[in-house]
Amino acid sequence: MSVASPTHHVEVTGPPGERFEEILTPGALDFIGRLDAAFSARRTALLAERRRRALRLASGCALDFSVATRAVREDSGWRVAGPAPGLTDRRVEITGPPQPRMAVNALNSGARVWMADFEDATSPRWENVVGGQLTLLDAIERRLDFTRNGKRYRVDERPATIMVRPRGWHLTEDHLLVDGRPVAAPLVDFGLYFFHCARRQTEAGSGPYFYLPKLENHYEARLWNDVFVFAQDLLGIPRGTVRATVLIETVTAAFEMEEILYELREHSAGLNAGRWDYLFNLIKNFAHRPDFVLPDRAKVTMTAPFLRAYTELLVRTCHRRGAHAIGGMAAQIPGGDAESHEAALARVRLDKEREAEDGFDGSWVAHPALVPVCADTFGSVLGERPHQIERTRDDVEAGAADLLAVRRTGGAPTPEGIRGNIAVALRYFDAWLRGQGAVALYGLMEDAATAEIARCQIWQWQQHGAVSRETVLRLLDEESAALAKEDPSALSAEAREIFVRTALAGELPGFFTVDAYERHLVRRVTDVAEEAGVTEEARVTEGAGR
Ligand SMILES: CC(=O)SCCNC(=O)CCNC(=O)[C@H](O)C(C)(C)COP(=O)(O)OP(=O)(O)OC[C@H]1O[C@@H](n2cnc3c(N)ncnc32)[C@H](O)[C@@H]1OP(=O)(O)O
Ligand SMILES: O=CC(=O)O
Ligand SMILES: [Mg+2]
Repeated sequence: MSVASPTHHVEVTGPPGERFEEILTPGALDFIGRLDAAFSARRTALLAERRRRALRLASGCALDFSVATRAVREDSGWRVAGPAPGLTDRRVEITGPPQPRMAVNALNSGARVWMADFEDATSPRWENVVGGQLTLLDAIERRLDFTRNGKRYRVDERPATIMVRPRGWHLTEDHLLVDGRPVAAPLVDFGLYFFHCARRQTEAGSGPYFYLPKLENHYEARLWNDVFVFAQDLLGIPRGTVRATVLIETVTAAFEMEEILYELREHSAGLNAGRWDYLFNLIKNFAHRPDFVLPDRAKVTMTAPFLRAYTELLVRTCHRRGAHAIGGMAAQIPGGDAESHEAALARVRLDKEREAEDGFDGSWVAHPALVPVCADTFGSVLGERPHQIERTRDDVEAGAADLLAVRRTGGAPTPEGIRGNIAVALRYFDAWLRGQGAVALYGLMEDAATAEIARCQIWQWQQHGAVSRETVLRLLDEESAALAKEDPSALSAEAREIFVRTALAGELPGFFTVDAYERHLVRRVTDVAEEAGVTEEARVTEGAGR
């Protein structure tokens, strides 16, 4: 399918699927084309700036709060917009990929918000991208009503408020081309949802609400703000209707929280402490520095001083500006025998207690069985209040040195930690290749962010002599063999390839998702032709004739 307008040509190259035409309508494709025409050049420039900044950090430049934006930080006269309908009380938010069963379970879970995730929890296969949009549309239209394995799935009368997390600026959607170029994935995820659901959501007393992942600076927040203004104007929706919570999950963004809120102030719905990507980003940015070598993943907890500085500064910044501060994801998930189930609940409770006491207004959970834990914990601090924004945390003093005090988190990686990272990354890559973006592994929720930590730590440890390449390769072979034995349908060879390319390369690749998407998930012209029974020879001949 393709849509031509005077300014652009939009083409869908992804395979067709059931009801995809309800999402990929000519109007929606034209809308994506307009977003692309307005913003793709700025995105490209900002990605180039990301690379320059990363090089500066790698070459030893200091990271600090910017002098250029001091006025924004020191001006106590501005605040973000007040909470939008459905976003006042956010004491518990559940996250997950937008699949029909998960959607119903999340919407009915008792959480105040469902964060429908196209980022860390979704493998960006084309069917997940379009299928996810169908799920959202069906949820909003109250059409999710089906029975599976004898269980009835139907959205309750008072479901959670929906917030959608589009993919980050680093990703492209290669199954949607504008003038022959892949479109920025965030514009696709945002654009399709906004086009189909913004008005419906507003008329239903909610709104088009978003979570914005992996921002690295306030210029990227400004880009999002401009996207919102453009999209609202184009569809005749009042400015300020869109609301967005920005995940502070890169170390450079932690130095620009005030500036990010300021850029989005008309559309802001606060900040979230995206702890797993934050750790990944910290490892990635300082991968060459011996004083930034972290111990086993399991030993890096949110009580580490450098992580505490980041979360407390987030609360202080948000509350000073009248914004919600939302906590992060505890990775433990319920299940297994009674003892491990209770242990997981206890770990999550401790995490949420600390967040609530530190001043967060709510937090994330990964599983419906964790909703009561989080709701009770925040409930006992909030009582009847919907949030604790009035608690300004003026006592917090977190400077650059505190945010970067990684060396206080000592300890060398252990053999279990090294094997654990390899086992998790490999199994996660296999799941991701097969279309599942979040999985339960060894009692923990693993997604793109946690898998990034696993493969980056292996790179970092190898770089700093904590483990040899030979040992990693031997363990990788053992784990690949174990995976193939556990599950003969696993794509262990492809998963192993991704691991070798992203954890053992000479230079550390920025995101495994960029590399693996391009090599493994994109449906190429050759695949389409082969499925249609067109031979390579015929395809080349046909192409040459045009
Ligand atoms: C770093 C970050 O970005 S964190 C945010 C991104 N990550 C996520 O959102 C992960 C969210 N969590 C999940 O995807 C899942 O909980 C997993 C994959 C970890 C585990 O899922 P499962 O193996 O299905 O767990 P389990 O078997 O215990 O599920 C029991 C029931 O709960 C449902 N369930 C589990 N997690 C969720 C969820 N997050 N939302 C809604 N329903 C859920 C399952 O669908 C299942 O119900 P069903 O039988 O009706 O389908
Ligand atoms: O997106 C959340 C994170 O922790 O990463
Ligand atoms: Mg993240």
